[in-house]
Amino acid sequence: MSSILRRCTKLTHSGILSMLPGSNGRSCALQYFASEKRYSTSSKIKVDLDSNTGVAIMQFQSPPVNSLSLDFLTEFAINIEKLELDRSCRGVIITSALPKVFSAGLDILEMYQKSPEHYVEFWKAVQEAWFKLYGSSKVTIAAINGNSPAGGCLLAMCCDYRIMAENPRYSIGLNETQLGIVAPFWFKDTMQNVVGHRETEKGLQLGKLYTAPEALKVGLVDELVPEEKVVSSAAEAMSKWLAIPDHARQLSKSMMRKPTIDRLLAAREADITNFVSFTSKDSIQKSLGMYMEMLKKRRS
Ligand SMILES: CC/C=C\C/C=C\C/C=C\CCC/C=C/C(=O)SCCNC(=O)CCNC(=O)[C@H](O)C(C)(C)COP(=O)(O)OP(=O)(O)OC[C@H]1O[C@@H](n2cnc3c(N)ncnc32)[C@H](O)[C@@H]1OP(=O)(O)O
Repeated sequence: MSSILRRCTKLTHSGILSMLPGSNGRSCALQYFASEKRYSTSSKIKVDLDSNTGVAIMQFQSPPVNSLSLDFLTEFAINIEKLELDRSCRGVIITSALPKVFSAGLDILEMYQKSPEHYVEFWKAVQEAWFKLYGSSKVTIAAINGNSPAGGCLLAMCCDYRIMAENPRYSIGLNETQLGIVAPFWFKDTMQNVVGHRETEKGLQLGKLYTAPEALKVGLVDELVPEEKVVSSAAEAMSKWLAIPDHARQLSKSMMRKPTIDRLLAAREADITNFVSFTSKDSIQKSLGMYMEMLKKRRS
């Protein structure tokens, strides 16, 4: 299944600014969309498109923590591409179907004790997911209903607008340095485009996970709302964004994002080579191993 999906992604690179026109709270929020039709039934991600509003809800449903594995990222890129090509879709809300977590970020097991060939394939999938989401011409809103470290934060930052549950126990940020690894330049660029240079420098060096209130203060998220209202608030925000004529908004989005996208396009291969050589280092493997152990101990 996943190899078929992967083959499909290789065929589709057109989404880049192509200018084509658990809890009770969660189920309650989803009832908001009365005329939803199941759009995709892939295993890790559920997508429902409301034919009346043109708004799709993409729900991550990959237990235990929606980590971004190779298969998850492949499904994600395909789903975003499908929506990109669908003229009846105007906006996408991204959220989690799991309690307490939006996404735990890149699946560390994909970067641990695997072959260089695997690292190449995995990193291509990470890049592809970013190109598709950051370059999407649709209005994209992240409804962040749980923790969102590292790659989870990246996905949220790729969206046009972020609404987070006001639970102070939830956090979001690029915490890579805490794992002994380094966020690549395009993760950094994406954050810088959201919160500016100084906050990004502090956030990256410290590997800071911002609590929800801290994230609001620095502009990493745009709104905090009660947890059970995250998706309905995202829908309300979406209607404001969709009130703007698509072509004007899309051109504005492209104007803002194209230089960042072009930067990775120009360095795509070098970025893969860097990732593989960095990840293959004994010292990095040791750090990742220790981090996984720490996660397990924290649990027991
Ligand atoms: C000079 C430099 C040049 C070049 C650089 C070039 C390249 C750069 C190189 C690398 C860049 C990589 C960029 C990396 C990005 C990332 O996203 S790394 C991932 C970071 N993620 C995290 O740190 C999150 C870790 N997880 C948590 O904090 C918590 O799990 C949670 C808060 C998300 C949820 O907490 P709980 O609900 O309490 O769940 P548990 O902690 O009990 O976890 C359940 C289960 O899941 C496993 N798990 C958690 N996160 C991950 C993950 N990211 N990947 C894989 N597995 C994960 C966890 O171990 C538990 O497993 P079990 O114990 O059940 O086996």
